[in-house]
Order: sequence, then structure tokens, then C-alpha cells
Amino acid sequence: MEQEELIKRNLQEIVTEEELDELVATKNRPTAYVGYEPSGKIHMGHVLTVNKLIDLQRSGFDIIVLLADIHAYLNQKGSLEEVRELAEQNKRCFLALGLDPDKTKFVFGSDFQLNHDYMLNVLKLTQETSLNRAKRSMDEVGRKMDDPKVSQMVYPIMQAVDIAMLEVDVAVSGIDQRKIHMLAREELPDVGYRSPTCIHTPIMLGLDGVKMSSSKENYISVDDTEDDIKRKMKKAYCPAETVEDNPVLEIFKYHVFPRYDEITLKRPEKFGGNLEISGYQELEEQFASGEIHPMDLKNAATEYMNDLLKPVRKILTEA
Ligand SMILES: Nc1ncnc2c1ncn2[C@@H]1O[C@H](COP(=O)(O)OP(=O)(O)OP(=O)(O)O)[C@@H](O)[C@H]1O
Ligand SMILES: N[C@@H](Cc1ccc(O)cc1)C(=O)O
Repeated sequence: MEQEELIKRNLQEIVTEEELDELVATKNRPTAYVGYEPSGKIHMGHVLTVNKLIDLQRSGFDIIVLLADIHAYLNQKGSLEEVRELAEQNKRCFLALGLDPDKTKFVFGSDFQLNHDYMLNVLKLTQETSLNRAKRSMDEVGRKMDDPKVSQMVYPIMQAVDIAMLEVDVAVSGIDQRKIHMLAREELPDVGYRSPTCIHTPIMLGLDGVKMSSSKENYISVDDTEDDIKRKMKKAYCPAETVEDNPVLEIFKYHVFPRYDEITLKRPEKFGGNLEISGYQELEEQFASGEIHPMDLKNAATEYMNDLLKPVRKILTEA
């Protein structure tokens, strides 16, 4: 696959595409980053951004993964000790998913966010940012936002300062981080830093048809067993002939086809026999026309998810 196609596949938005094209054309090894609040479960929604980091790594980018322990703490996700322990486990998952350990820099937020220059930049940005804007930027990110804490207003400002202090060219995330990124793009130049280019992945649906989330029990986690996946997939929302908001089709789009050029959808002879499918578009068309039954789609999703997660589980149990 061509470099440009690899960089731009499976994205919801690039802000801006011209900036990205120029960066790739002019800079030898640009830097891209994703920050993650440490989480009890790394699920296939999180993996969308990991997949994008792998695409960028293969296209010559240097990659930073920020284990955002202080951010999780500020967002009411647990004590600093609890989130740090989760961050260590998450790092192992990210590596097991295929990031190159020699070319990926893992950084803990608490390693640099408490130093003098960093804090001064945070304070400078608090001067530039209205309370209203800080609050709005947290709409899709903050916990318990009906009663937000001051810490959750500092949160987006620190996320912007991360981009400056880590000297990131491209900030990658799910589209839910958009408002924080727009704040960073507009306000960093006011305190003497560059505007980052931003790459946003879509938000993946959970198996019930709404956003996949660790707090909703609607996810496939990277350490789920074969039986877990089989059980969860059986119950998945997958209406016949319906393409829109179909989480099982999304599994093929975002996780299976980026890794397999062609798949075999197994079916008993009496239901038409096996189907060879080369590419997501073909799968979608055949499902929409009724040629593929939801049960057969789910069985294939179970098989390919297991195949895909087998090496990840192996690494996680060996470590
Ligand atoms: N379903 C999803 N699809 C794509 N990206 C996601 C999804 N869920 C989370 N992300 C991305 O992963 C990062 C961490 O998000 P976040 O901590 O909100 O995960 P979460 O599973 O929704 O957690 P929780 O629901 O427990 O708060 C963000 O960059 C976000 O864009
Ligand atoms: N806001 C991100 C976490 C994050 C924190 C700091 C950053 O610099 C980047 C991302 C989330 O919702 O999980």
C-alpha cells in the first residue's frame, strides 16, 4: 500500500490535510503521539488509535505514547498510585498489539508535567482560555461533568501543553478529543508554540451499537479469551442487511481488513458454501444485499478476532 494511503486510511478527519501533506513532504522523521488515560481494559476502540500509530510508524514517523496518569487522576478515575499501575499494564498491551518497541517512546505524564517550565506554560494558557471553552472541550472526555471539578478545567490545558512540550507534529486521537485539539491549535501560538496538525479516528461502536467504552461492558478487550469473544459476539447487535451503525461490520472495517487482504467467510454448503471476500467494500455490499446472513458474519468476526488477538494474548501471558 502506498504511504499516503496508509497514513490516511480509516480516519474521520485530518486538520488540516494540506498541513499533513506538507509535513510528510518536508520533514524527515515527524513525530506523532496519542495520550491515553490508563484504563482497566484496553478495548478494540482504543486499538483504532494504536492501529493508526502503527500505520504512521510504518510511514516513517517517530511515535510517542503518553501514559496520561495525571490526567486520569484529574478526571476522577482513581488515585495516582492506582492509575500508575494500570499504565504499566496498558504499555504491555500497546506493545503486544504491534508497536515497534525500538521506535516507540513511552512517556508517563508524571515524568514531565510537574516541572517548572511545563507548569508555567499551563498557567499562561489558563490566561488565554475562557472557563466556558475549557468546559465545552471536556464535553465528551470528562467524567461526571454535571458537577465538574476545577481539575477538569486544567485537564484540556495540560493536554495542549503536552503537545508543545513533547514537540509533537501530529496529535492523534479519537474524534471525541476534537474540541481539546482545536483549543490547542488556536491557543498554543499565543504562548509561543506551533499549532499541531490533528488526525482523528472515528469512534468505534460497542457490540450493543453505541460507543464502545470500558465502563459499558459492550467491548471486546484485547485480553478476552476465545470463549469471551464467542459469547459476546452471539449477543451483538447485527440486523440483517443493515450497514449503518452495525458494530460487527465495523470490526471487519477497522480491525480485520487492515490486517488481511482477503478473508474466507465459512458457511455450510446448504447455505451457499464458503465465500472468499477481498476488501471491506465487497463484504459490506454482500451483507447489504442479504447474500450474507448475520449469523455467518458474526461467526467470521469471532474467528478473525480470535486469530488477530492470539499473538497479543500470548505476549501478555508470557510477560
Ligand atoms: N470506542 C472508541 N472508538 C475509538 N476510540 C476510542 C473509543 N473509546 C476510546 N477511544 C479513544 O481512546 C482514548 C481513551 O479514551 P477513554 O479513556 O474515554 O476510553 P473509554 O473506554 O471510553 O473509557 P471510559 O468509558 O471508561 O471513560 C481516547 O483518545 C479516545 O479517543
Ligand atoms: N484526553 C485523553 C487522554 C490524554 C491526556 C493527555 C494528552 O496529552 C493526550 C490524551 C483521553 O480522553 O483519554
